[in-house]
Amino acid sequence: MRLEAKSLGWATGSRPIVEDVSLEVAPGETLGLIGPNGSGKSTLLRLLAGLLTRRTGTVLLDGAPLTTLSRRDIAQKIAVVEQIAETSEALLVRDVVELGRTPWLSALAPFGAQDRAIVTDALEAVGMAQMAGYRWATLSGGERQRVQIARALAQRPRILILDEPTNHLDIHHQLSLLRLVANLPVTVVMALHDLNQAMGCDRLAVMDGGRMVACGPPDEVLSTARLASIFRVQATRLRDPADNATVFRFLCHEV
Ligand SMILES: Nc1ncnc2c1ncn2[C@@H]1O[C@H](COP(=O)(O)OP(=O)(O)OP(=O)(O)O)[C@@H](O)[C@H]1O
Repeated sequence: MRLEAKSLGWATGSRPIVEDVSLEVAPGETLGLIGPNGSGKSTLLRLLAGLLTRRTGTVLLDGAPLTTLSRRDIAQKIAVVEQIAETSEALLVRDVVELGRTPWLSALAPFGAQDRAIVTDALEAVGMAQMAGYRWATLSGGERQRVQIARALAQRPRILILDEPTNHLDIHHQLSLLRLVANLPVTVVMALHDLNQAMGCDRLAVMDGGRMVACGPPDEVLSTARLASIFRVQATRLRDPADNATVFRFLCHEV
């Protein structure tokens, strides 16, 4: 599904947080959103998902304005994993993932065998099937993150919006999550802080001070000049002899 933003903006009082952002994400594409702390990434993701009402501009799903769709329509199309997930502490892991099926249920289509199978698949995809019966309240930060990803997968969305999905995850689970996401047949927009991991996205959009200052292929966007001006680091490009991939080493000379 194609996701478009046109001149999107949001402000708190008179302080602009996201200003005049236009972008287009093609069906099946993975767009990485990068930028320094406080540059507006989470706010932009919330605007794209319709969780925050934009001050200016439009969000379009396959050409249809988000504002013309019901909450249920949107939830059947877009799944979101935010940085901080609010979930009732009393729930079991499986219950949390079952919440992902909510947009698809109705009086005529109650939770059934197919929903159960989708939930089991989602738990397996993130390696949490063994912990399905655990209480959410007892999980570690990384386990909670994987359960929230499973909840989003169980939603069977066409667009996946992820805010720092590798947060809290150990390196194995970071890489397996990024591979899982890359192989999903859905459109993905995700905020990432690890710029080496961001290199695996199809394209990168760079936020700075609420504005999108660059968007394009990772190799072009992550120039050493931009890494110096936006991220305030000195970057050295290295080549991994195993597959010729670009790897960055970063140095920071200021506080
Ligand atoms: N509801 C709000 N009210 C007031 N200020 C807000 C609100 N939401 C965001 N901001 C401010 O907007 C700026 C951008 O926040 P946002 O969370 O979008 O940045 P970010 O790029 O995701 O940051 P990080 O990398 O630290 O997660 C921050 O300065 C933040 O304090």
